[in-house]
Amino acid sequence: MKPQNLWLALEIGNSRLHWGLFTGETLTHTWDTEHISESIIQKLAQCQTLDDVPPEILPGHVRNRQIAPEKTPHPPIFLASVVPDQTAIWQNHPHVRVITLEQIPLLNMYPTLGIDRALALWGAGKKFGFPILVIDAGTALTFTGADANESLLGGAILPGLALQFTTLRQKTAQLPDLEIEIIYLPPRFALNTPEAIQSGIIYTLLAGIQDFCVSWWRLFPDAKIVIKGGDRLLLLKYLQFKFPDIAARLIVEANLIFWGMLEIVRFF
Ligand SMILES: Nc1ncnc2c1ncn2[C@@H]1O[C@H](COP(=O)(O)OP(=O)(O)OP(=O)(O)O)[C@@H](O)[C@H]1O
Ligand SMILES: CC(C)(CO)[C@@H](O)C(=O)NCCC(=O)O
Ligand SMILES: [K+]
Repeated sequence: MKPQNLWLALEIGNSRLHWGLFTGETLTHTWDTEHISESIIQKLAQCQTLDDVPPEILPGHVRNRQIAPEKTPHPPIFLASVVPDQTAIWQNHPHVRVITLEQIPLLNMYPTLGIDRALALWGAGKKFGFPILVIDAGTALTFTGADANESLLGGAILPGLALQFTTLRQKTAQLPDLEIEIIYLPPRFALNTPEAIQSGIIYTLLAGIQDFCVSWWRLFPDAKIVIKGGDRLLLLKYLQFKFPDIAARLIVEANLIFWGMLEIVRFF
């Protein structure tokens, strides 16, 4: 990858798409979009230059920053996806190169490990040093750790913050839909339904995160923990109230997967 070359990083998550535009090794823009329809992806396949890319993919607020001279050839798109249906629509696209687990030098991976977890872990380790634990506060909340030998130690998967609220509402008759963007901690022992739900989900999630962090530091006392994902800032705020010592030690970094991709793309 030459320093001046433009390339797009695309991570397909379960809720939405995460995009990064790189110039060589510099990440210059990031944005999120909804999942893209097949017809828009077909339109993209016809594009010769960056200017032709449909606005559903390259929104106005990114384009307006004059990311490249006019008529810049369409950059390659490096794709990592945890949604097989979406991978299927993208993978025959002329500009797309799909990143797979085999390309990530992390040791001890198991075949069904999510590519997002592997890339985020690899990116975090390369940026902040091994051993490293990544907490991904996304649709699913995951913990993924690697030891000093750059070998996967393992991790855990549970429903993410929004998903816990949604499943509770969908699978019960009486529980309401809630706004979760509350920035204060709810009362622990609540006397109304919304706060009882908030208390249950938030306090058990925080206790769980605390327990994983403490267990990690018992294994590797000086090792780093990085948090990413759409709920990272909300969870960090709750942790600052409830477990300030843990919050103070967490590194917050939204772009771990892009850093992981860069480590792979560097050799193209
Ligand atoms: N604009 C938004 N759209 C969707 N989710 C959002 C948004 N802003 C914050 N979130 C929060 O982000 C979480 C989803 O995180 P994120 O976008 O990192 O997941 P994802 O990458 O799509 O999914 P996965 O975890 O499968 O990779 C949800 O729990 C939601 O509360
Ligand atoms: C856990 C998710 C959904 C998190 O995005 C993804 O990494 C995935 O689908 N993983 C496959 C299972 C695993 O990682 O063990
Ligand atoms: K994710």
